[in-house]
Amino acid sequence: MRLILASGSSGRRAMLEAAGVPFEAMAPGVDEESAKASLRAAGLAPRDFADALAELKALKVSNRDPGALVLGCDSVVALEDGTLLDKAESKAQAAEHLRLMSGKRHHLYSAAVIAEAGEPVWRFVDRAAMYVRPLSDAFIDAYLDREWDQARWCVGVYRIEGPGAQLFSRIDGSHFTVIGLPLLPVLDYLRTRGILAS
Ligand SMILES: Nc1nc2c(ncn2[C@@H]2O[C@H](COP(=O)(O)OP(=O)(O)OP(=O)(O)O)[C@@H](O)[C@H]2O)c(=O)[nH]1
Repeated sequence: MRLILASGSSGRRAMLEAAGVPFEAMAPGVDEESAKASLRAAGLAPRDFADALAELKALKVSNRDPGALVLGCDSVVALEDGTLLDKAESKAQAAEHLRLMSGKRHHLYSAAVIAEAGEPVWRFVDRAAMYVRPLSDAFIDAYLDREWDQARWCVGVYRIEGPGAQLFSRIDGSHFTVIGLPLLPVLDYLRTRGILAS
């Protein structure tokens, strides 16, 4: 049985590769922006928002390749007031996101859905609590000067495995979930399907 990662995320690819998972990566080719707009309009909770997007990506590729297992993922940042942050569109918006998160806790949800023959067969959503230390404007400017080219592809404007670690006083949850997928539950399921040895 083949496994396809329906994602263009370098962080997700790197995690599966490092874990020794045999897979092919394929861009999901979904119009995330319009999907996000309708999901926001529906007022979905962050967990359900991420789950719905992960399923959309998994089903899109599974319908193209029904004989494979297809893993779709999505990560969202939810502030305490319920605001969902997407990837920043500019350095200025990235600075705004960091100011919004400064000195507060937010949650990063990462959802995974596995589809087969055009149907979801497994799903898991995990959450990490992210405690951002108070960030000065000078720190934010210096951080973005150094990190913007990399962090622009990351929701929350940080790579936790990189200089993003400097933003936090505490993290409660899985490092894998922060990077972009609930890796250990995914590996559990892959063992039940013979993709990985038990
Ligand atoms: N390397 C890394 N990536 C992160 C981190 N936090 C969030 N991300 C990335 O932020 C992105 C969240 O955007 P998504 O819309 O879920 O995924 P994407 O990058 O658009 O890729 P698709 O799966 O093709 O939609 C993902 O690529 C995550 O891997 C982190 O700490 N490290």
